[in-house]
Amino acid sequence: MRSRRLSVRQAARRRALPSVLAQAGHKYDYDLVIIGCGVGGHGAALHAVESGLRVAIIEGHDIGGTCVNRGCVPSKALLAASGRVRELQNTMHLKSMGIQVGSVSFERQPIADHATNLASTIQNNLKRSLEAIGVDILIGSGKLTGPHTIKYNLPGRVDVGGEVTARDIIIATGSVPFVPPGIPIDGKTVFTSDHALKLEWVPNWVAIIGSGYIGLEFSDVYTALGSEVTFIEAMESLMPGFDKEIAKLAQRILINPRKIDYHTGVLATKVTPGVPGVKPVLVELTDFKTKQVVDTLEVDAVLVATGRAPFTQGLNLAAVGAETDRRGFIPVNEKMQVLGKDGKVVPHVYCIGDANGKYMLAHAASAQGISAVENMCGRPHELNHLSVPAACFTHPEVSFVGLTEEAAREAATAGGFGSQVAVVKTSFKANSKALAEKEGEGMAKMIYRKDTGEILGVHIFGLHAADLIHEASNAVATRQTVNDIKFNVHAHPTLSEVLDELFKGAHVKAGKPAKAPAAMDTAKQPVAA
Ligand SMILES: Cc1cc2nc3c(=O)[nH]c(=O)nc-3n(C[C@H](O)[C@H](O)[C@H](O)COP(=O)(O)OP(=O)(O)OC[C@H]3O[C@@H](n4cnc5c(N)ncnc54)[C@H](O)[C@@H]3O)c2cc1C
Ligand SMILES: NC(=O)c1ccc[n+]([C@@H]2O[C@H](COP(=O)([O-])OP(=O)(O)OC[C@H]3O[C@@H](n4cnc5c(N)ncnc54)[C@H](O)[C@@H]3O)[C@@H](O)[C@H]2O)c1
Repeated sequence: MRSRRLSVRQAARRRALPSVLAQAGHKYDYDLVIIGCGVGGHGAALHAVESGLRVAIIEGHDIGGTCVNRGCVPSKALLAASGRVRELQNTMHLKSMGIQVGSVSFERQPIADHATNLASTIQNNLKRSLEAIGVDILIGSGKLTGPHTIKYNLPGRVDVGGEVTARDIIIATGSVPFVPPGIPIDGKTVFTSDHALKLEWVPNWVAIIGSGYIGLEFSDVYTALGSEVTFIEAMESLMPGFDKEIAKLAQRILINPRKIDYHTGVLATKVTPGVPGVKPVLVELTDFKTKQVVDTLEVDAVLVATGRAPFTQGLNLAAVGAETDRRGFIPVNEKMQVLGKDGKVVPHVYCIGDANGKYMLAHAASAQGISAVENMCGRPHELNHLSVPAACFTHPEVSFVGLTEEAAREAATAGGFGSQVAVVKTSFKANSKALAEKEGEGMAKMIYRKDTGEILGVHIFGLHAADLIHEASNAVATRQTVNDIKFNVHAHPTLSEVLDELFKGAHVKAGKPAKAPAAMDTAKQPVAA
């Protein structure tokens, strides 16, 4: 288990609690025990209490997990502060609106403190929100000992821990950074996001291995604070996980004008750590296809951002007849029920969030937790993962829901409706609000079916893209077609009109009028003042 930061006093006090509950006539100490108190476990716990369940949550490291302590929250604090620096240093942009500023400077440590303080505030809020609704927080590392029993303890502490029984169990143990072989992490010159978020220094030249979410967001932070960045990406182009057209545009705005260069189609096969300010870090690059060493870079630091690995060791899944897959993920079905070695559902055991590898995002973890609770309460539920939005919080932002154009065309061809796929696009350049902000660089695109109006994917690159995507993701989640949403009215002037234009620009063959919800037909209409 990783190092621990939790106070153990409260856990010691609670050791007697489960047996008291069992004595009160319940078959199990709890209706639900959740292993792991990240955002997934937290979301599941809130919904379980709401559904009338008696809940305990076991946490072995720090409440809030990755998102709150080493992920979404501190990274967005760094992006907010460094983004402000970038904005104030962009004198041309400010001048075009008649603004002049003097020299802009920043202090590294207060920016780092902003991230740490925010994480600790959110961690406290999260803990209090559980305590307030009567969720028992049990401190220790959880391990299955039977179909309904979980042992928890802190290594080396005999006074902390115990065994609890539960009707249902949710495993929500999350993930840790994945580091490819040949890359030793020293935490100073060669590090992962866990270290980078502490912003202990701002290297002059940093190589970032991987141009996914973490790589992109940190390139935004580092270049705003004055670093030069070199991307090392295994795939043929940068941002391989994104829609190709959006990635191309993002590269034009987020990469090319900044102090960033890149090597694509290469793996960082060997990294030799350095000494800050004394000895550079050496990075050996190997061609992805030929496997020949092609170059060696000398940089001040290396950030390894090559994905995340599930944290599922030590859970003793064998106690319930299950095992992880080859990569360490716990196999689940669409109801988040764990599948045993025989491929059959393990009764009463669920796995949510990064540990099942379905979609490694905070809100996906929490939505899966809610879905698991629905299922254990006898209300069958399956989360449509294609309706889960994703966003990368660069300046400007990238967001999407559903399939990329490439994946949609492939799926359509396989499904026999290839000729029905259509694409519509709008630009931020035509949007009054974006132009008022002098932020016209950006586009939205929608991939849809001409015959049915089904939305297959929506992608946005531009100002506040992460907030704008929800109109599309909610439409996908509620199975609304293009024709259902194209008559909706958007306030003017707002960025949301970029999507309004997008929906209105789509042409669906079997056009049908917008539906008015029955309850609204008779409701009193507001009268303009
Ligand atoms: C730098 C970075 C930035 C990110 N930014 C975003 C973002 O902006 N938006 C977004 O949606 N996602 C973001 N993510 C991804 C997001 O953090 C994860 O998808 C999310 O945290 C997964 O939640 P989880 O509950 O599954 O797991 P985790 O948050 O990892 O929580 C799991 C918890 O379980 C505990 N645990 C593990 N094993 C045991 C055990 N045996 N017993 C008891 N406890 C145990 C761990 O200590 C941990 O607290 C980011 C990730 C990183 C690294
Ligand atoms: N804004 C957000 O929602 C957000 C932010 C950060 C992280 N996250 C989550 O955290 C997870 C991890 O993020 P990430 O950026 O590390 O992973 P990622 O999967 O997004 O990107 C990893 C990139 O590294 C490349 N790569 C892998 N191995 C390589 C190697 N040996 N050499 C060169 N390139 C290599 C891959 O081709 C890929 O482009 C993601 O799954 C993401 O969902 C989300």
